[in-house]
Amino acid sequence: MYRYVCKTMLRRLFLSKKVSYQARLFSGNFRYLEVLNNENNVAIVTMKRAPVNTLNSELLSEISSVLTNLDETKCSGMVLTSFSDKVFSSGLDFNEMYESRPATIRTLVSTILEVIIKLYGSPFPTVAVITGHAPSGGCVLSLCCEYRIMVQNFQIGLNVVKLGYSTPLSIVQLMVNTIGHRNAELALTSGRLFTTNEALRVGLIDEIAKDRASAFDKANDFLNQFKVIPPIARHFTKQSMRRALLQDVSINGKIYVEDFVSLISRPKVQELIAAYMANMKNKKKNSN
Ligand SMILES: CC/C=C\C/C=C\CCC/C=C/CC(=O)SCCNC(=O)CCNC(=O)[C@H](O)C(C)(C)COP(=O)(O)OP(=O)(O)OC[C@H]1O[C@@H](n2cnc3c(N)ncnc32)[C@H](O)[C@@H]1OP(=O)(O)O
Repeated sequence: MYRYVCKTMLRRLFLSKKVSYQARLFSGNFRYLEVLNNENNVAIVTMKRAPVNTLNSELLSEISSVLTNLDETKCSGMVLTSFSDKVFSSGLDFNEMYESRPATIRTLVSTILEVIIKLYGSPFPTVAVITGHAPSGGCVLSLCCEYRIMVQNFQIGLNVVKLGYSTPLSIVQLMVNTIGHRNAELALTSGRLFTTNEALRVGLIDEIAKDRASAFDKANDFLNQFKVIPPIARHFTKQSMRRALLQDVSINGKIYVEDFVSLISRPKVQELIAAYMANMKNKKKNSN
């Protein structure tokens, strides 16, 4: 009898360890992401690719896997944020675009497209808590969320024309849907980065927060309003609002990817990327 009790206790201990280990596995399985569930079944997805959350293929494919997982596990909402109090994300990784084989650029671009489709079309409500600068690809990630809360004194926008390539059509559409045709045209053709205050004025973000903690309070307020809304009704309404863009990328995605790959591979664009990277390094050297 004594042996049986001991055995059962040991088995229970083992099982409980296994369960908590599995719970930790989901949050610890990623190299560049931390995923935590709060008490309301909201997933807090934190990008943690130091120093500036540059979006390489690996970080993007981790975000893509998490989105699939959150869909399957029926989470109640998601907050996308950054570990850094200075940068949300510095956009696509130049190191995978500069002097890279077309296959490398293709993987990068098709992975961000996969993320755009999953994030923009997600059934659960999504909020971007933007704790720092969000240029280019960083801005795109936040635009795919339903609500954007940004901390004071940073910059956000799509500056891709400055790198010598045009903004892909569906990304233009994301901007138009958010800030309207006129503002989007002015911003995209000049590669304008908006300060937090300007971004609020133009509707690129929804709220300003004084710091990370207050941004999270605001994100909770946004998500809490959906507790009384039947999820299926919410999801279908969101789908109706977003269908046109989602249909377009699902039909034409491959063409957009190939167009983008050949744009980036052009010698002139490669030159501009090299100059841009050198400029970043010089700025850093001069500020040290
Ligand atoms: C349907 C459509 C189909 C396909 C297309 C889909 C989507 C397209 C999406 C839209 C297009 C996106 C293109 C891009 O995103 S290109 C990237 C553009 N990014 C930028 O212009 C921002 C560049 N970075 C900065 O301005 C600053 O780094 C930043 C203000 C973010 C932070 O400044 P801070 O002073 O804090 O840090 P830095 O010293 O500048 O940076 C630290 C180190 O990180 C390196 N770095 C920064 N950004 C990048 C990057 N994007 N790629 C690679 N490396 C980067 C920087 O050089 C520093 O390196 P070290 O000197 O430390 O070695």
